[in-house]
Amino acid sequence: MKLPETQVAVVEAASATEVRTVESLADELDHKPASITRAAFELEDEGLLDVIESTDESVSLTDEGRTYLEDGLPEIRLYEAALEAADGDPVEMGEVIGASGLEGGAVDIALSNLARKGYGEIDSGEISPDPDADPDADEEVTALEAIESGDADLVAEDTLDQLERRGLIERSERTVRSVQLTDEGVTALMEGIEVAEAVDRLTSELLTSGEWRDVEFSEYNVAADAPDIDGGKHHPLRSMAERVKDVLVGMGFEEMQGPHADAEFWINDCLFMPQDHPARTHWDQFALDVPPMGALPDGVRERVEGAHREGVGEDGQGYHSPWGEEMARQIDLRGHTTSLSARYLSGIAEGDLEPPQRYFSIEKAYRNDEIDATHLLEFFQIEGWVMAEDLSVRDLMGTFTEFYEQFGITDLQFKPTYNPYTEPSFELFGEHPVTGEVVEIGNSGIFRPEMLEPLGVDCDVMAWGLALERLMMLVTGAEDIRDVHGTLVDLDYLRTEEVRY
Ligand SMILES: N[C@@H](Cc1ccccc1)C(=O)O
Repeated sequence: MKLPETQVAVVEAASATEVRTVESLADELDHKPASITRAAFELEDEGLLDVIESTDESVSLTDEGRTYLEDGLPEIRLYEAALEAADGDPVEMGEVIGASGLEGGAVDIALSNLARKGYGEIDSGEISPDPDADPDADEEVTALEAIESGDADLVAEDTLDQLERRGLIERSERTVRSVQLTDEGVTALMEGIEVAEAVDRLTSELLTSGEWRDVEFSEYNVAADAPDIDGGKHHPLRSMAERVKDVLVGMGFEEMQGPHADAEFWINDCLFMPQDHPARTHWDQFALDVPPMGALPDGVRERVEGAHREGVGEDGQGYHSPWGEEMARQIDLRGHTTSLSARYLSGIAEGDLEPPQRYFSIEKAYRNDEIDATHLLEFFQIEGWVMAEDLSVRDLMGTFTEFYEQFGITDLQFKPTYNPYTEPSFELFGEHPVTGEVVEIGNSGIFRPEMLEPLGVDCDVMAWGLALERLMMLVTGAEDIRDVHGTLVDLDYLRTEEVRY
């Protein structure tokens, strides 16, 4: 039998009684693992050997894990500081924390693990370290040491799980391929195998000399491993937005568009937000250092001012507080996309609208929030409203139920809230599939006459602003908004996420 050179080498090095990994063969034969893998698959096609695949787990320390290995686990540092200060009595927590040198998030980590591991008890602001505890025998420290020196297989599975939950180690899996000769392979070997010159490239020389007729060409192996190519790809959050768009269009909604930086008039004043409302300070919204908006639209401007001063209707109540056009013309980054709803309802976007109408947008809103696991400075809001003659809270809830059902969210909760521009108003909540926590996912209500009348609308309008990232977190189980939006999103996730929303 004639086979290409690498295949001959592999058959000769393989064994019928011993399973050999591709890597060990590559080492021994001084070939690249990829070419041994290719030869192995070709030989498997010929029936001369079996390729056996298994997965192998590799474990490594994260940066945090390595820091703790060097400086000590926070709970042990806290325990030792407590023990030194304690003298048999409980010690004041703040004092021990100070003495331990722990800071920031490490303090919470230390406190919860100290109690979990039985290094002591924490009660009414005091720590009582257990004098008999033995941090030298700490399983997690021993495990971190073992992993660092390449002996992860000595570590118990539940300790690995625990370290992974704490973010101190990373586990990854890879495919290990091994080969074993089949009976046919053994027979072929006994009958004799010779090297056939296999050619993997057709050259002009082979063609002109006519030699191509006699040589053996190596075959294509479409199953061979190839380098990953990271092509351009939609961001998963963008795909989520597209999916939401499809759902809303399917529900009969049309899309609104409008400026990210807009006059406060459209962002706040049209929404019956008093000019001295706390959300209108620069603590909450981003003002831009640009010239103010030119003239505000006649009619709407006067009616909005009237609503603020005296309210609307016979016995209307305004705010009886000053209303100034200067503030209304100031340009801000919109803190919500309800500015678009105000523009569309006023008629300046699409002309006067007759009921029934349904509009939505999925656009960015900007807020001067404190960044944490559920807040960013910018996020995508799913804005929407329905205009019709007679609307009730049932219509609002029914719309949400129908919308969220499309994403598998069927346990919505509603909580009454207050917005200056809606009455009644409801916050929406959904349960996080991983943490089980109830997360706020939106805010909604039925627009008040104080908002609608100045805009020239004389029927009911129900409306909402939902957070796209929060929906994404409920759908994907992501626990931190920074894992789905912004510069901290894991690049591997962006490259490999198969969007399935
Ligand atoms: N503007 C509200 C959402 C909302 C829109 C429309 C009606 C009611 C509430 C927010 O940003 O939270």
